[in-house]
Amino acid sequence: MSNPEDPKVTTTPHIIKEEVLAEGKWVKLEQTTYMDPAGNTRTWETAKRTTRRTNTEADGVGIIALLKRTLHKDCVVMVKQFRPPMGGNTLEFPAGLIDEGETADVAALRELKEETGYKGEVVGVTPVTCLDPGLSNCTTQIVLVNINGDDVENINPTQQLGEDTLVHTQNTVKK
Ligand SMILES: Nc1nc(=O)[nH]c2c1ncn2[C@H]1C[C@H](O)[C@@H](COP(=O)(O)OP(=O)(O)O)O1
Repeated sequence: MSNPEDPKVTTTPHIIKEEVLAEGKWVKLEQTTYMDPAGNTRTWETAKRTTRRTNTEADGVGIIALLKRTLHKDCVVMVKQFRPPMGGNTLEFPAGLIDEGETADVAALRELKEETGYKGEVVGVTPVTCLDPGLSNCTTQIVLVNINGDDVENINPTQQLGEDTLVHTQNTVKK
């Protein structure tokens, strides 16, 4: 019989094996077998993107872009788009997947230009963060960007989207 005063046995939790249950072009479902801190072998259902690039820990970037114009309040640039998993429109920070060979900075400026037409300047990048670690290993880096709205390139910004995407840009006044 165990004595309540005995020290609890703890194990360093670790992954034992990962088995693919289903795989599509963009996402796969795995069964993860792992050892929990009490030394029990357990399983977990894990979603992963299939698109993660080599030499990067982050799948994508989220962009907090501040539009700065003379005689205007600063605005945060948001995008509204139909998101199939939500079955409706969402208002989001501009975002996207990191392409092969890209840093988070480069991906952020490319995605901002594609989705909003604005040319920005990176002023900060966060460490890699996980979004929904109970479901997925999906990770992102938040990139802080300033947009000089007085720059001639940013007066009439034009999106550069693929034909399957429609994104509306919305500028929200920063209080
Ligand atoms: N989970 C996904 N299912 C898809 O059917 N297609 C997907 C998924 N995730 C990304 N994509 C496609 C859609 C775009 O054509 C490309 C690139 O997306 P990106 O613009 O980089 O990222 P989002 O802004 O999150 O769409 O990938």
